[in-house]
Amino acid sequence: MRVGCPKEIKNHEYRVGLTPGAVREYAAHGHQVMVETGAGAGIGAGDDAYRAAGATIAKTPEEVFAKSDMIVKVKEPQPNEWVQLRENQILYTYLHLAPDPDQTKGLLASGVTAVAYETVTDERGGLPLLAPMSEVAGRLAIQAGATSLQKANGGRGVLLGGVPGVLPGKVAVIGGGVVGLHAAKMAVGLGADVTILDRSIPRLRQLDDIFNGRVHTRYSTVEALEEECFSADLVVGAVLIPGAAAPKLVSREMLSGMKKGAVLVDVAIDQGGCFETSHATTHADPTYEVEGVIHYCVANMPGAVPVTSAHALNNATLHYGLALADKGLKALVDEPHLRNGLNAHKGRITNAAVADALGYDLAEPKAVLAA
Ligand SMILES: NC(=O)C1=CN([C@@H]2O[C@H](COP(=O)(O)OP(=O)(O)OC[C@H]3O[C@@H](n4cnc5c(N)ncnc54)[C@H](O)[C@@H]3O)[C@@H](O)[C@H]2O)C=CC1
Ligand SMILES: CC(=O)C(=O)O
Ligand SMILES: [Mg+2]
Repeated sequence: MRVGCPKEIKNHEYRVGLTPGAVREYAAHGHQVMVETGAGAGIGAGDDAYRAAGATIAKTPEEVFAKSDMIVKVKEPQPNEWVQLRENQILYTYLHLAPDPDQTKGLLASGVTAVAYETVTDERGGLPLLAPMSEVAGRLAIQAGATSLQKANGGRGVLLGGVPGVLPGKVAVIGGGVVGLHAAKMAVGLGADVTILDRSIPRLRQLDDIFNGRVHTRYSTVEALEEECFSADLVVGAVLIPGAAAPKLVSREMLSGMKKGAVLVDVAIDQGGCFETSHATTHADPTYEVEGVIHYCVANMPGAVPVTSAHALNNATLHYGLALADKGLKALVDEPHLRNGLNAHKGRITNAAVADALGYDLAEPKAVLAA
């Protein structure tokens, strides 16, 4: 198969869909790989490294989109990328369609077969192609929150770890999945006072075991959310209902009960955000203030640490990427967990949560693949 990897064009996105190491694997499977010039610059991989791995280098993104049967990316396609996609072409990348009606229309109009990393599943109920970036974003959430808490950055001027004789800062993590776990690890590492809220009691039990008393766990109700947000210096939003738009758990009204200069980091912003007052920001201008509360809502947080993130992402995407390249649509027929990643095919929405969020009729993946 002809596999193409364009350079990412989202604001301050330095990751790349294929590392040179991944290109070697595709080449070893007999595939022709085309990489846009400069695509790996953000991770220190020049065109020569890609050539040595077996890729050809394209001068323009147009060449990559036109000459590839499968496009491997990181972030959702931008408007000038939608129009270059076509029927009988596979797109393999993050999509986050539920909060993004415009992109959804663009993908449906193209007819492309769109496989979203974030809805591919595994046998343990996890999201294996989302998990590595959730690990990165969870860890970064505390770095971003700690920086935003500094007075010169608009925060209330609290050091999360405190110092001997002064209490540490309070961190509330809403959603104790992968992002939540990794945010809590970093916050604990800094010496903060950490509470994790979740709706899953089995998950709260696991977290209690993992942290052995070093974090508080709390069942997530409106009352619990209010109490934790009102006393927090830093709140991390880390909930997910796979494929769906994030539930709005912190209302605008609740902000008035929070400390002035407290910080909200809404990691769930790629699914629309779990704070009512969140809107997506970029690494170029990551924060804004509402009711005296600093909001950090960057939708591609791992793009800030591309050397770590691109390799972690490629580790996770390689297996199914090779399956798609080797078998084409048959990979989706054969592998139910990969098929759960199919969000759109030939102009139809094939993911139930996306169809529900955006008001489309659901086309059953098995049926559309058989057609
Ligand atoms: N902004 C960024 O750059 C990035 C964002 N993300 C996003 O972070 C979000 C979280 O991802 P993961 O941790 O991997 O998901 P996950 O599925 O591992 O964890 C989500 C957790 O939220 C909990 N939850 C669901 N509804 C809840 C509610 N009403 N109250 C409390 N808890 C609730 C679930 O029980 C689960 O434990 C996703 O939207 C993901 O796309 C992930 C990576 C990068
Ligand atoms: C998961 C996601 O949206 C990201 O890594 O940017
Ligand atoms: Mg994102």
